[in-house]
Amino acid sequence: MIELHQLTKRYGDTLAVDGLSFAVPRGVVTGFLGPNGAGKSTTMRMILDLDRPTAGRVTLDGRRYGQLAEPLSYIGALLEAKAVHPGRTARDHLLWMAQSNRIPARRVDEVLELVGLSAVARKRARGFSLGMSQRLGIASALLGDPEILMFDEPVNGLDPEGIVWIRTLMKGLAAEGRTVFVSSHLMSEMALTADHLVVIGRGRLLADLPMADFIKQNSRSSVRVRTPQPELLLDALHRAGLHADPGPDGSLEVPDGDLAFLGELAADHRITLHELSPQQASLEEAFMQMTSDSVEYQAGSPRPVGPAGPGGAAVDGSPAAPSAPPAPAWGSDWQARGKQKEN
Ligand SMILES: Nc1ncnc2c1ncn2[C@@H]1O[C@H](COP(=O)(O)OP(=O)(O)OP(=O)(O)O)[C@@H](O)[C@H]1O
Repeated sequence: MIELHQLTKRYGDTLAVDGLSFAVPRGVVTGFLGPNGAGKSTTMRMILDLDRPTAGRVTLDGRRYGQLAEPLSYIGALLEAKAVHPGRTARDHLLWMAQSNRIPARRVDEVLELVGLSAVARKRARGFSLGMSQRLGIASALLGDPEILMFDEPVNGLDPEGIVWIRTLMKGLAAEGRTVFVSSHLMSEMALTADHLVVIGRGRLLADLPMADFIKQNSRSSVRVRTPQPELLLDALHRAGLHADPGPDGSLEVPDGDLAFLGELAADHRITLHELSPQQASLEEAFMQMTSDSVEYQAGSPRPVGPAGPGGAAVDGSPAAPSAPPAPAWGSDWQARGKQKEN
């Protein structure tokens, strides 16, 4: 288990991590989420003792990192895939790490096999693609067969087969009772991988809860209705004390609508329906909703128009909803630009 106690890191005027306290339990995959600059990497570096906290502390199953005699056998981490000497072969890189932690050389070949790099074991790291470097980083993390594993954006650069592989690997490691802590900006990927979520924004804890609870608490459900008689439906909804927002392609979205009730309402008023479908916000939407006040970097591209459109009025004639917060800086544009570090 990893435990953070009021962990704080200040770089000059920047409070990168602000009194973070949470525990990463063993036996589950814990996803670590936050917008760009939220403090995820800084937190992970402090867990590994690579950065000294300004205040607070981290313990690994009750012990400090500095108290571990052979840390690789206790905690394995992938923080920066390209942090490998370019002139070193994959095997030599791992051998060097193994020797410094009294790990037998045969384990090097085992982990190379495990991550699918045996064929390129004697190739120099400078020729490695990002995906190959990620695999080498994962091999380094697994080298000491540690109880605690930490991965910073591990699927970055992996192809679809590689993504499924790392997902299966992380779930398998957790199923063995290990502590698995993983950061990612791929919300859809986290939904498939993580059992538990820790969300931070501007260095502060925003959420620490099971994935299912996070989605339930942070997503809004609605019912999408498509009808060639929208005026009749809006009138019926209004009389039932409900309202609708404009949805995509002329559909209507009824917030918190009950599917059966809406179907019966339409039938009672002899309104033809072309669609009546439940809508549940995705993890990405839930996440963006939660962190909207904590986004440090904003994308310059226009955001998609929300249900009522920017400043638009709801279709039932009710006053315009307050405009939605600006979209956080991820999505394809963010991914294409890659992680923008200032450190
Ligand atoms: N070495 C450093 N010197 C100065 N400021 C730093 C340093 N490292 C991080 N920061 C700042 O601390 C804040 C947190 O950065 P950090 O890289 O930990 O965030 P992150 O959540 O990992 O972001 P990303 O998703 O972009 O990697 C940012 O404002 C960043 O600019």
